[in-house]
Amino acid sequence: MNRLLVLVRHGQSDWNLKNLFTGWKDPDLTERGVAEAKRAGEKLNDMRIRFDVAYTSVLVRAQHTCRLILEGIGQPDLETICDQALNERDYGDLTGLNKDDAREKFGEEQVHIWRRSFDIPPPGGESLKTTAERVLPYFESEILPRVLKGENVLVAAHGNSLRALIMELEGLSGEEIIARELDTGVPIVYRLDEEGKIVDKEVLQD
Ligand SMILES: O=C(O)[C@@H](CO)OP(=O)(O)O
Repeated sequence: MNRLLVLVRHGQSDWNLKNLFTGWKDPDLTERGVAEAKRAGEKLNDMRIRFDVAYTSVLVRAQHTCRLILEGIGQPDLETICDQALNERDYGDLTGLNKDDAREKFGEEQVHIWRRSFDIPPPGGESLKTTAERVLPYFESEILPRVLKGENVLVAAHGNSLRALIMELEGLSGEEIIARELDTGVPIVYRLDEEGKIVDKEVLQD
């Protein structure tokens, strides 16, 4: 039985390009982001991977990435479930600020704490810990049961909602996961056993 779980961070968005804190704001992909998503589809197609269902957030950049991947593997009409539980972490009051301007205003260290501490939230926003507290129950009740049934599942989401998932899947500590940077548009292919433990993992880097 296959039981593949493929995680992919959306391609470059317009706000990634402009270096802005994005969170729940809803910019679309840039041209480069579109190319990254298409490339992700090509790589999965080269591996002859086909999915039974796809999950994505309610944000355009993740949905667009998902659609381009599904088109690339010849499954444009696949069942696709969009849920807010998979959204990027809410960046609160930092949303829309330029990351370099924020470093100048609040200091390098403070901005790093907001971006990469496990449980210290940015003002008015979510920490990775609170993000995980909404991502993981959704994963466990909706996504994992389908993988365990033997289905191949695609999840196209965001840097921090995927960090929450990877932390759980790979059994990482808060400290370990915050050090993990996810490239845009690079699929991570997990093969899971009947209990949901990882059998192997392949990162489809160029
Ligand atoms: O701006 C954001 O929403 C995220 C992802 O691009 O940024 P960070 O790398 O700080 O988590």
